[in-house]
Amino acid sequence: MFLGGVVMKAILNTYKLVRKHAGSTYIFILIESLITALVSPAIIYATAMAVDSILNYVHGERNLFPVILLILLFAWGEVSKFIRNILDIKLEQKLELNLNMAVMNKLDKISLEEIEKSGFQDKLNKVKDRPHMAVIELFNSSIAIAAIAVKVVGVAFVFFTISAYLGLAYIISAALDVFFSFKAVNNMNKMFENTTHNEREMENILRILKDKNAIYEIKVFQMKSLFLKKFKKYSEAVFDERLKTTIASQKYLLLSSFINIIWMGLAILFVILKLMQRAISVGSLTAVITSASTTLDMAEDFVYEASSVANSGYIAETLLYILNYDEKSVKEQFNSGAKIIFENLSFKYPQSENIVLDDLSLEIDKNKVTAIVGENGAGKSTIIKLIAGLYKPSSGSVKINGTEPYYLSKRELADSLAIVYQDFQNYELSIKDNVLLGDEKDISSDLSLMELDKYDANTNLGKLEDDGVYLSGGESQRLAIARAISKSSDFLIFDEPTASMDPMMEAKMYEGIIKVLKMRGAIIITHRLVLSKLADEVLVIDKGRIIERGTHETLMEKGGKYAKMFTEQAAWYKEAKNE
Ligand SMILES: Nc1ncnc2c1ncn2[C@@H]1O[C@H](COP(=O)(O)OP(=O)(O)OP(=O)(O)O)[C@@H](O)[C@H]1O
Repeated sequence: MFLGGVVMKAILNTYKLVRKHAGSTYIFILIESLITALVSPAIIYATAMAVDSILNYVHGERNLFPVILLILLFAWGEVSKFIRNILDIKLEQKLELNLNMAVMNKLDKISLEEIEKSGFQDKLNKVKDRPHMAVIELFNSSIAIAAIAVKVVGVAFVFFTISAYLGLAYIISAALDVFFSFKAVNNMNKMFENTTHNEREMENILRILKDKNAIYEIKVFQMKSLFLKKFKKYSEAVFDERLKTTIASQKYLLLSSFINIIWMGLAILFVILKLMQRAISVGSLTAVITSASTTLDMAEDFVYEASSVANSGYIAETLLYILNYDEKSVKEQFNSGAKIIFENLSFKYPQSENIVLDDLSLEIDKNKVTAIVGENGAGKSTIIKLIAGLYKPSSGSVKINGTEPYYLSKRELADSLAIVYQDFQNYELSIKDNVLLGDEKDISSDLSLMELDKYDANTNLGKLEDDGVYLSGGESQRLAIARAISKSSDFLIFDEPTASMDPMMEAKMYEGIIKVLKMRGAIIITHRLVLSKLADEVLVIDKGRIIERGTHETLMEKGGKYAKMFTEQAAWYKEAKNE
């Protein structure tokens, strides 16, 4: 199909998007493009008239209006370039801001479960970090194609005024030109559709190779050659595909150029014969010869713009898919009272058959500290992800204060939970901004609680600023915890954020904040069982089930799995201390 349904749909939707976000600039660009498109055939027509008027001038007939018109038309060419440059900057400014914001807002609303699906990842990867560029490219290229169509009609009209045969031959050669160019472009389209998987793998490796944290491990474990080998494999696959498609496209482009050259030769021969019969004027001969190169340029422009439409069309379509993605509706009612309740909840990750949580029922009250312990892979972090509404349960339910977190608004969720994950982030902003994330209040008590008061709240992290500091691993964790504590949420949840602190430091840190935790309600995931002594209740998770629950003392008395794990850990620490 002409350009392909997907791309045509993308063009129409892109126009709507540009009209919405760029308003008057959009209208001005359309007007400027239309005038510029009409100027091309007008120049051919004016050239014929100007040459004849100059010849007539020599013979005494003094009418220089066609010459002045020709000069004005050429002048418009220069003025329009200037106007268009300004309009393009305005267009980019408006779309860059508005579209990036729209994408960020959308991603914020779509659940992690959806975003993690590989299809969605492919789409995100395709849009990359400059989504507005594809929209601008598609908008400009589709306008350019429309302008070429206007030019073709205009030029055909001029040729018809010289001779019907000439006009007809031009239309036929232009139609063949369009046909073969589209064949070429359709081949390119297929390539853009097919290479996403390999491209995604390439992007991933590049990301790893540039990741500040990965660089250390890559050096230590000499992993560079592994990644480069993989990169080479995917890169070869991508470029093989590109080369094959390009060669397949080129044969059509060659045919298209060949038709153009034949058309030019025949047209010039035709007008020379007509001139010899004195059936046309010298002006018409000049117009045909000058227009020959215009026709070739138009064919080249057309192929260029059409392949750019094909490329950006798929990216813009992907962007539109993301922007129009239906993020599940959010129920606004929210009951107060502070409890997290799991009822017969079972869970498998999307695209996985492994049952991670198995018929889990539990109740976590506010104003108490709950520790969740268990071996690696038992399902502890998954419990937190379900509380946070990042995934929907496969069956059963989890409710925070009576409502499934999946349906809570962002505001309600933030009021209910403050979570510090294992792989928490601190940002190259000031300490204050890292804690408050844009809010304004005094954080000195939070900083002193987390023993970070040796730093001024305005100290910048990282080296974006000359006075910036790097925090140690432990300080970084304490800063992430200060961020959670400074929020006035019902529950504080710690998914092992203190794993890189030494055990003494970790215990001291929790002892320092235990009062705050008890006042708020806290869930702590930990492998260091000594911490569970601080908790009001300990939940022992094994293979997605609660196998024991109670206080540290009751669990020790029971002599079950918890007691065994605790005794083993205690013995290990004792031995380590004695060595
Ligand atoms: N995004 C995911 N997709 C598929 N499976 C996952 C995903 N995240 C975790 N899993 C699997 O779910 C199981 C439970 O993982 P979870 O991270 O909840 O364990 P955990 O008890 O927190 O372990 P650890 O103590 O090692 O952090 C594991 O088998 C893990 O491989």
